[in-house]
Amino acid sequence: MTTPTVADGAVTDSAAAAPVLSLDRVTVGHYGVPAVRELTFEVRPGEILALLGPNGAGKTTTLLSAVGALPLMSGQITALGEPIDHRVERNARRGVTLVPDNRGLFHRLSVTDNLRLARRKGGPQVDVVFEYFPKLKTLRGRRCGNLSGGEQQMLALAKALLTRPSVLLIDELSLGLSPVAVQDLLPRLRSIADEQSMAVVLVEQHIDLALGIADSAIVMHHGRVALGGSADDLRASRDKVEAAYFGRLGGTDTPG
Ligand SMILES: Nc1ncnc2c1ncn2[C@@H]1O[C@H](COP(=O)(O)OP(=O)(O)OP(=O)(O)O)[C@@H](O)[C@H]1O
Repeated sequence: MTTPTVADGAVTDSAAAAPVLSLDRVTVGHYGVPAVRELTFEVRPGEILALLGPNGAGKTTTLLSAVGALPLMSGQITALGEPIDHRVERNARRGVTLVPDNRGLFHRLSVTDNLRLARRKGGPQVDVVFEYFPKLKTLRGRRCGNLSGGEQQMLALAKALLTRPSVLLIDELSLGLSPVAVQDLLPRLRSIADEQSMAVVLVEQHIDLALGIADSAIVMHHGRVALGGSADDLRASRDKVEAAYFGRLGGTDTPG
C-alpha cells in the first residue's frame, strides 16, 4: 500500500498506479447553493479513503457527485480515466457503485432475490458473495425486511459487490448498527478491498474504526477539507482530527 500525501487540502499520491477516482477542485451543491467547495482527492486500486466530518459537512453530497447524481458547479471528477457525467446508470455499469445510507434494499423480497436483482449479465453469480458474508447464505430465503440492521448492511454491501465495482462509495456503513456489528463489517471491507483491488470511499462516523481500516482520510467541515492525510498520520494526531471535525483548526491543515 502506498502512502498518500497532503498538498493544499488534497490527498494525492506520488506512486505509479493510476487513480480509479479523482476529484479535482470540485464545487457542488443543491439548488445552486454549494455544499462542497474546491474538494480534491484521489483513490487508487485497493485503497480506502475515509471521508469524515460532522452532520452537514458535505460527505453525502461528495458521494452523490462522484456517481454523477449531482451536477458540478466547477471542477472535474474522473473515474477510470473518463470524466463522470450525469449518466448515473452508465457510471454504475463502468464500475462506480454507491451504497446509499438507506441501503437501497427491497424489503419485501428475500435475500436471494435482492441479490439476483443486483446481478449484472455476465457478472459474478449470487453465490460468490456468500463467500464474503457466509451469514447471508444461512439467511438467503428470509425476507430482507426481517433481517437485523447489520445483516441488511451486509446485504447492501453484497449487492454492491455483485456489480464488480472498481470504486465503491459507501455512505455510513455503520448507520444504526451496534459497535460490535461495525467492528465486524469494517475489517471485512478492508479484506475485500485488498482482495479485489477495489478502491473505496467510506463515509463514516466511527472515526477510530474508519482510521483503523483506511489508508487515507479527509475531515470535512462546512464543505471544505479541514484536515487530510494518511490514516497513520491522522491516528497519530487524533487531537487534530477532533479539532478539524469540530471546525477548530481554521482551514486546511496537515497532521504533525
Ligand atoms: N437535497 C438537498 N437539498 C438542499 N440542500 C441539501 C440537500 N441535501 C443536502 N443539502 C445540504 O447540503 C449540505 C451538505 O449535506 P450532506 O448531506 O452532504 O452532509 P453530510 O456530511 O453527508 O451530513 P450527514 O452526516 O448529516 O449525512 C447541508 O447543508 C445540507 O443541508
